Amino acid sequence: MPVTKFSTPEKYEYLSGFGSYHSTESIPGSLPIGANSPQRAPHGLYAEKLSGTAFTAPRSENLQSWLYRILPSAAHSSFKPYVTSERGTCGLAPDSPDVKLHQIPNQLRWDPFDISEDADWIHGLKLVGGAGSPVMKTGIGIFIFAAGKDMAPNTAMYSSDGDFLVVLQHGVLDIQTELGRLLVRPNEIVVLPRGIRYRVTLPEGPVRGYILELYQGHFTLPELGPIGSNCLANPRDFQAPCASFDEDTSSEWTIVNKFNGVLFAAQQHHTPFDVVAWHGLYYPFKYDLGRFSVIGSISFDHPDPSIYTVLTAPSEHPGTAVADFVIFPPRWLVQEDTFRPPWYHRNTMSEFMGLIRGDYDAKAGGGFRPAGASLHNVMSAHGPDAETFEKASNADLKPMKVGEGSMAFMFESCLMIGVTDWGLAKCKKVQENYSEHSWSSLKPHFKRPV
Ligand SMILES: O=C(O)Cc1cc(O)ccc1O
Ligand SMILES: [Fe+2]
Repeated sequence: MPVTKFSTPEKYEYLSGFGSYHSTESIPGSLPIGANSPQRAPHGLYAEKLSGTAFTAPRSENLQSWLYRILPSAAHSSFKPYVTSERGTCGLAPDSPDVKLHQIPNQLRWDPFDISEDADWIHGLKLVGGAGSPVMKTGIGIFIFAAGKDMAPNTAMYSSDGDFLVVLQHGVLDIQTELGRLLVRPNEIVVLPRGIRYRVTLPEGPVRGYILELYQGHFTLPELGPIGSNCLANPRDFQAPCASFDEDTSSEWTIVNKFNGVLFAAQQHHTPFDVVAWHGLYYPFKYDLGRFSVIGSISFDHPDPSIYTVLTAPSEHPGTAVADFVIFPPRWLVQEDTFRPPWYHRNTMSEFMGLIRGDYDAKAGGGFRPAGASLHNVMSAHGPDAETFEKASNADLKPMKVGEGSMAFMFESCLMIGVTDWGLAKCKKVQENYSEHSWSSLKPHFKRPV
């Protein structure tokens, strides 16, 4: 059965292409012709520049956009700490003042995280782990989000810390961004770059999922090498919003800013969603994982999971990612004389995994469930559980479809991931017996030749 691919519902308009230079205006003539900042911008709009890289970054990396809006973003009160009774002071970055990270070598697995009916997007963000620092613009943060309510009216949020890669596991996200609206459904991901303001509402009730926040650089497509010019995630399937705006220069708005994992709020007397037109390379975008064209072995052996990379965040060292976003879509396995599940391994990279739906083929023994997670940190040994090993080493190797109706994913990072107090204890989801359950019943099959 082929994977379902989403089409665009009415009310939403997108521009196609990864890394494409987009221009979009919701009122014709709103973009200045042949200039970015004329003495008077069209229709009495203000021109505002939004930088995703240093102005002087090489052209191949440079990400900037020009926004034409009713009032500039600068028109707001000063930021004050945003402490609510539900939120408390729970830090949201590896080096936030009140966050302690525990780097531990144990294999970890979490039961499905709960949906919190009472929380909105802002209150439902929980830092599970990470490495590095938004202050130094290095590393990543890994979050679980769960919300049952729309964000409060007239409230918008942005992160100064990094780019959010949101992996939706349950529900639907309607995200109004400064640059336009995005509708995100399960099996879709969305990238909300640093600084872009947005408001999340939930048209179909509660939502839940995972977020990888990237403090350094930006996500890009992996190289294809000998694969050639197509397959994996094709650039045309990435969708950015067309400009759409509200006209509201009289109501009170709260702008919540995540700044080194601490929330601050400022007030302003106008909507932040007043961008009538924009052009540039720095924008939010979404991608339907059902459109990923999977590559695999058609002879023998189990290839590295890098062939399933959707997006990568490169480090300064070519081929070594600060984070890769890797998926395990439904696919045919046809290899001959091969142990088909993942091999047993110890990896210098850390592996945080989640499950959007279905089962994961390396864990036939159960316990890795949708909305749950696992972490195999730097050099922590792991691989198929005992049940998977027995099945796969005795299987009749006919062509076989794995992962039908399923989607697992991995955030793979060159960094050692520390786990927060929330992730280790407060969430109450850590499985006590993960390692024992998975690998203690593996039997020796060695027979010394006589
Ligand atoms: O550990 C895991 O389940 C993820 C994984 C999958 C795979 O096919 C090869 C290596 C790997 O780390
Ligand atoms: Fe692994």
